[in-house]
Amino acid sequence: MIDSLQTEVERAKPKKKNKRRRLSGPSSSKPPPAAEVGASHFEQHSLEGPSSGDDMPSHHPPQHPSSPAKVNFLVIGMQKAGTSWIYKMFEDHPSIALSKEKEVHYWDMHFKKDDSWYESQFPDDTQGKVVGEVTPDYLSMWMEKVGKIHSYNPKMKLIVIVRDEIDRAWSAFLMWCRIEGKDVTAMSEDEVFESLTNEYYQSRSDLAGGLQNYLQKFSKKQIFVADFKDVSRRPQELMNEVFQFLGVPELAIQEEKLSKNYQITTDRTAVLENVRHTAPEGLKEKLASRLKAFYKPIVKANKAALKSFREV
Ligand SMILES: Nc1ncnc2c1ncn2[C@@H]1O[C@H](COP(=O)(O)OS(=O)(=O)O)[C@@H](OP(=O)(O)O)[C@H]1O
Repeated sequence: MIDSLQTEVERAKPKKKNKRRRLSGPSSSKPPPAAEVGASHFEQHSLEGPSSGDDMPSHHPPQHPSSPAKVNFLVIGMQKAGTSWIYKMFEDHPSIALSKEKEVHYWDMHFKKDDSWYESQFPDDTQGKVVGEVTPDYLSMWMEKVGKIHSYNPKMKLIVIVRDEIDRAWSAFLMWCRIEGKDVTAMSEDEVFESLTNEYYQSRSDLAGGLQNYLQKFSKKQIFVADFKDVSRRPQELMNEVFQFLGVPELAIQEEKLSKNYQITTDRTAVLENVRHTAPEGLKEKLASRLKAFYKPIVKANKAALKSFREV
């Protein structure tokens, strides 16, 4: 994630004009440090594209004898919502073939490569297995790219883990601080606030916009929405539901593995391991009400989107 995040910063600048769904709340005019990351690879959700009304996908693992690595499920988000954890939960399942690396970033970054490159990112023998990958930035992509996923596989199954918008943003911000070796305790409250509210952090918390885009191309039955709280509250049950959604048998996962905290660690983060992991509670507390007020429209929109998603 960390290396790919940096690559993405350089590569994923929006190139096309597109109709955009504006996010609520002011965006920072002069980006703070984290905005250097965010603003450059921010993709907003557009409203383009007709609805396709796909049928519910089969509950049997799709067979693709001519293209054995055809990808048939994606974990699309949210960023910092336990996506590394779910990747680990999939890895021992005999009916699931996962990408060799957690985040392939084909649809948002490597889209100029071709499907055979994409499919080469998976193990050779995927016969009879469901094939998937986990790239949390897919939730925040341009509509055009969501459409490309649909063109590739209209029966794609999509999983999104939903996390509290502000906790998620904090988690991402602290990751950025670790990567850059920034000491959050040395930043002013305003600086932290500006960072946590820039377009990048807003976009990754914009579940409503992401769902809206995907629902233009995929049916509700193709999308599984999980609650981040269940990662720690009821992990085995959550995974059973996910396995059922994917049409593979349930798998009892070792307790130790289920409860382990997974976060992508790269050499770079190891070098930076002395950097504080968490912001001081005092600073968090002081910022909490400002952040709550700022994120209120996004939280409200997400809540409404989830309610609507869950309605039959
Ligand atoms: N087992 C378990 N239980 C509870 N929480 C867990 C677990 N595993 C990972 N995590 C938390 O998930 C956060 C990282 O999410 P991601 O893996 O999606 O991050 S990333 O987008 O790939 O960078 C990160 O959240 P923060 O600690 O708030 O940063 C992890 O602590």
